[in-house]
Amino acid sequence: MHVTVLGAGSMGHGIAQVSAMAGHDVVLRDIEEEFVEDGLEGIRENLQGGVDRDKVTEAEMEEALERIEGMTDLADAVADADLVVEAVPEDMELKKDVFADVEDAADEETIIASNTSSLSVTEMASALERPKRAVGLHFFNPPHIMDLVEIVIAEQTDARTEEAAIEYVRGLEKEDVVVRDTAGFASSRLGVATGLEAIRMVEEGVASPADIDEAMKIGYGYPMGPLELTDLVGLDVRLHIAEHLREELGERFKPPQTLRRKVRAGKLGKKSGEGFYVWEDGERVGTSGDRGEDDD
Ligand SMILES: NC(=O)c1ccc[n+]([C@@H]2O[C@H](COP(=O)([O-])OP(=O)(O)OC[C@H]3O[C@@H](n4cnc5c(N)ncnc54)[C@H](O)[C@@H]3O)[C@@H](O)[C@H]2O)c1
Repeated sequence: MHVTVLGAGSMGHGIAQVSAMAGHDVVLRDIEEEFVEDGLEGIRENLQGGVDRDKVTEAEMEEALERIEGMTDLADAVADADLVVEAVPEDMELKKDVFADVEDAADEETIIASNTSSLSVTEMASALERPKRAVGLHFFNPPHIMDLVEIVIAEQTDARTEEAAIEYVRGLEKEDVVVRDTAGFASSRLGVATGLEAIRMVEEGVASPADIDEAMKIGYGYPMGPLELTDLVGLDVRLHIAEHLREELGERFKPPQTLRRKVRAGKLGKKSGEGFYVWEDGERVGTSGDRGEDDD
C-alpha cells in the first residue's frame, strides 16, 4: 500500500516509520525541506536505537529507510496514495484545509485519515466532497513504541473505510479499538478525567502527588501515576484538552485552579523542568514545592 503522512513532527515521522516497517511505501511530507529532513533523521535515530537494542536488524532498518521518501510538494506526495494520514498541528481550520487540499490532489478512492487527539473527525470530514472516506487514526506517542491506535468513526465514515483502517492498523501489529467520534474518544476522556481528579486530590490535601501516583500504580496496576503522566504530557496540553472536554461534555471536566496556575507560571511538567514534580535532565528528582489552592 502507498501511505502518505502529512507533517513530519513528533507524531508524523513515527507514523511514517511504523508504516515503512510494515512494508508500505511511504511518503513523508512537510511544508519545509528542513522539517522533512528533521523527520527523516528522527526515523533513522529511532531505527538505529532499535538495532542497538536488537529489536530491529540492520537489513530491516535499511529496507524501511529505502521505502520512505521525503518531500514538500503536496500534489506529488498524495498522487499515488491509498491512505493519507495527516499529523499537522491540532487546529481545526488547518486540518479542514489539509483535508480539502488532499481531496483535490488525490485519487477519489484514497482514504483520508487524521491523527487528531481531540478534535472532531466528523467536522474535518465535512470539508470533503466525499466524506465517507474520512476516518480518525489516533496513534499514541511515540508511535513506534505505543501499541494502541484508536480508530475514530466519523458520522460520515463508511464500512469500506472502517475496514481498511482496521486492516492497516493490524498490519502494523498494533492494537485497535474502534470508537465513535465523540470528544476525547475513549482514551483521552478517561485519562484526563483521572488526571483532573488527581489534581483536585492534591488541592484538597488528600495525599502527596507521589503517594497518589503510587496508589494507582500499586493498587490499580497503572504503569504510571496520573500526575506523573500529566507532567509527561505537558500541563498546558492537558489544560487545553480539559477545556475542550468541558465545552463538549460539561462541568465535570472543569480544569482545577492549580492546573491553570501552574500553566500561567510556566510549570508545564517535564519539558519545563517542573509541574507536579521537579525534573532534571529528564529524570524526576523531587516534588513541586508549591501548594494547591481551592477550585474557583
Ligand atoms: N504529540 C503527541 O503526544 C500527540 C499524540 C497523539 C496525537 N497527536 C496529534 O498529532 C498531530 C500532530 O502533533 P505533533 O505533536 O506531531 O505536532 P508537531 O508540531 O510536532 O508536528 C506538526 C508538523 O506538521 C507540520 N505542518 C504544518 N502544516 C502542515 C501542512 N499543511 N502539511 C504538512 N505538514 C504541516 C509542521 O511543520 C510540523 O512539522 C496533532 O493533531 C496532535 O493532536 C499528538
